[in-house]
Amino acid sequence: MAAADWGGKADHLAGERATAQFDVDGMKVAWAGSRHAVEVADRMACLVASDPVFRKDTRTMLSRKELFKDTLKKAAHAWKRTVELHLTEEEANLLRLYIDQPGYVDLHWVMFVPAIKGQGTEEQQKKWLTMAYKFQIIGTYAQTELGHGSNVQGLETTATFDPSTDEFIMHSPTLTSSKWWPGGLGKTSTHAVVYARLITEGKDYGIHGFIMQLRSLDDHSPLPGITIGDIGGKFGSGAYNSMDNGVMRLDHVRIPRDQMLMRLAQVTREGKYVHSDVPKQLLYGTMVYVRQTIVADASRALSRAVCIAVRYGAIRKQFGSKAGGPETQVLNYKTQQSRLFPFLASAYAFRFVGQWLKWLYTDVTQKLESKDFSTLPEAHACTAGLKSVTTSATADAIEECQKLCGGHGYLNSSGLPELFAVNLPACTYEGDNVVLLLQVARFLMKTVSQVASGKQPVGTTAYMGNIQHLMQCKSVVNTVEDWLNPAAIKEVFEARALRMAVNCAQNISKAPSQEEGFSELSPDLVEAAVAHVQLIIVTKFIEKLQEDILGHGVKEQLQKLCGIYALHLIHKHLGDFLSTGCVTARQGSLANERLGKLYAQVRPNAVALVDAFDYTDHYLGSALGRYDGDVYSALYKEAWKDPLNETVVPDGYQEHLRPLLKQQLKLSRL
Ligand SMILES: CCCCCCCCCCCCCCCCCCCCC/C=C/C(=O)SCCNC(=O)CCNC(=O)[C@H](O)C(C)(C)COP(=O)(O)OP(=O)(O)OC[C@H]1O[C@@H](n2cnc3c(N)ncnc32)[C@H](O)[C@@H]1OP(=O)(O)O
Ligand SMILES: Cc1cc2nc3c(=O)[nH]c(=O)nc-3n(C[C@H](O)[C@H](O)[C@H](O)COP(=O)(O)OP(=O)(O)OC[C@H]3O[C@@H](n4cnc5c(N)ncnc54)[C@H](O)[C@@H]3O)c2cc1C
Repeated sequence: MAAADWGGKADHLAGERATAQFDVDGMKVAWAGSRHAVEVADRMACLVASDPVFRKDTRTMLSRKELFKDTLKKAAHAWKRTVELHLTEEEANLLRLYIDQPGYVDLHWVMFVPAIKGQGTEEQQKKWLTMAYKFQIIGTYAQTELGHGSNVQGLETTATFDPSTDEFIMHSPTLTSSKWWPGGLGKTSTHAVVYARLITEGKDYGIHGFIMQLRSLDDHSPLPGITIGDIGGKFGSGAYNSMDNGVMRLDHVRIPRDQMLMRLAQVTREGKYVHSDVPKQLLYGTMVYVRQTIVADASRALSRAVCIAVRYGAIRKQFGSKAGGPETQVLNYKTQQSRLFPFLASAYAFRFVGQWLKWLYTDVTQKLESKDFSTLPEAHACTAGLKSVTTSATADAIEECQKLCGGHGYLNSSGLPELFAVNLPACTYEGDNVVLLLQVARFLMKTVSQVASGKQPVGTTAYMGNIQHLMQCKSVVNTVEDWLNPAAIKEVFEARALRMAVNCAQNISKAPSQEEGFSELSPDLVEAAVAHVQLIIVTKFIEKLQEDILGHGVKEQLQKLCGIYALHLIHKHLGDFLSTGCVTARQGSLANERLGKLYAQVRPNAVALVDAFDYTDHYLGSALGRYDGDVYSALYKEAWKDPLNETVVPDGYQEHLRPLLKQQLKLSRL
């Protein structure tokens, strides 16, 4: 995309771009995944940026009601454009991403439709998806309740089969059984997949999914027996407040039997419960799908924050030579580089692992279709673990990017507060990150015990099969340069992850029971899970570098970023590496020395490396991150848009400020 398309005239960052040692277009392809992906993304980004309906520059100044209405307007317009332009699913998806405003459409496409696809019979899919694909109905995913989110088996809503009418009676028996949180439920959705305890012939068969109509398709009013509303304002201005997360109570609402999603289990006309031959964990399949997409979201959010902080860091100057020479760009401070460049490397690392995870998910889905369920546990562990590690790191990094931008980073016009507020809940939704890491740990403990009984692990745990070597090896690193060797890096990550997992397994075996041991050791188990997930990310980055990567200098830059990603983790988690005996203190300090050299090598390429994310100024939504670097004019201009500046003398002056000032003046004259 040409600079002019980004809205820039003078390029204040031209000097920075001139120092790049690689082909930025080639890097765009590596980042996006293919030349085709770059082209589609560019086209959709420009479509959004050039359409006045998708403006978002005053979003943080809107009231909740105005913001919600604005979201309805944008969603309807996006659908109109999708139909008019005959957009493909890939294009429509990108259109939504660049509109950059959470709304009911997310739940409709990302959870309601996949839940019916994964848990509905062919007949049910035909009926409901036909309407959903045309937006004749709007759906959401109503699982979480006021009293339970993480513990899905603890949900209280009931679906009691009544054979006399061939219906389920959907009911919220307690206050804590009120559905609470589903996006789009509050004010928009006409339908939902509702998760409830199935009761038939007097027996509770646990949680199952049911399709419910919630609102009239004529006037949008809730159907009889259904009480629905919005759960209230959320963290930050703008941000996730565009979404109508909802509360819902059901009072003996009747639905036909065939609205139970029946791929996993059925209830017959007589009320018999019949389980099909697919594993019951497929009930959780929608969550696996969404967790996989969240990893891609995390890399996108992180790359936006890094793009803002790098460009601003190259413009912002503080202090200078004593002789009155030019001031220093803050990006040249080593402390700034050591805080920021690991995030730059993480953005690329998360992007590549996200691409791999998408492949893994597709592979598992194909296997499931042919009734091969063998890779489901690994898919669950990978999606849960990667969702957890990438979203936590991203939320922390966005917050740090705000600090890296100093005071201006705290302004809404920097784009960072909203980016933080929108991405922070990703640590919680689709599974609290700690709860999900404990699922990974459970998978690891099982794998360790299988290895002990001679079974060869596969996939992302294959390294555990090399237990004899990994439990006792010492890192071969002897010089700073040795830390450039991917094999040396991979070995210490494998040894650390395996030793932490084995330590946990050994300690659990000393506890009175497996359950008690797991509970007592849960903080260690979470750390072992993080070590395993970080190994996956490092490994997938290294594997990416073995692919054909085109473009002058592109591979070399990625090698440096891969080194930064891995070595900054060694630096950050040195305690783990030392205590498990994988590296010595000297090797740890050599890693840190190598890291410093890599930062210096990345510095001249930093601005070009964030240009390769290919974001428009509209999408970045930041006065600090503008492509042309014209930061100060933009900040100055943005300030005047604030509603407080609509009048020179503020509202409230006559009632509160004037009397106070007059009174004080009078007193001082006495
Ligand atoms: C052309 C037109 C097209 C137009 C297209 C337009 C496109 C527009 C696209 C829009 C794009 C939008 C982009 C935005 C995207 C972002 C959207 C994000 C929105 C997010 C909204 C949020 C939603 C939610 O939060 S939904 C609620 C989520 N809730 C949770 O995650 C709950 C977490 N808890 C659990 O998952 C479980 O309860 C758990 C796992 C913690 C415990 O379960 P349990 O049953 O009690 O189990 P346990 O005994 O531990 O496990 C039993 C057994 O099962 C295994 N297991 C568990 N989970 C799974 C799983 N998921 N898969 C497989 N196996 C699983 C577990 O390991 C155990 O196994 P064993 O050990 O072998 O027994
Ligand atoms: C913005 C947003 C959108 C959402 N959208 C939807 C939606 O569309 N549909 C829907 O159904 N839900 C939705 N949710 C709900 C979301 O899925 C839950 O909030 C999430 O699963 C966490 O559950 P919880 O709130 O019950 O947390 P809790 O489980 O109550 O967590 C509280 C604390 O307890 C800890 N904890 C809990 N269990 C354990 C354990 N076993 N071991 C150790 N620590 C534990 C957690 O780590 C956390 O620190 C949304 C939530 C948010 C914030």
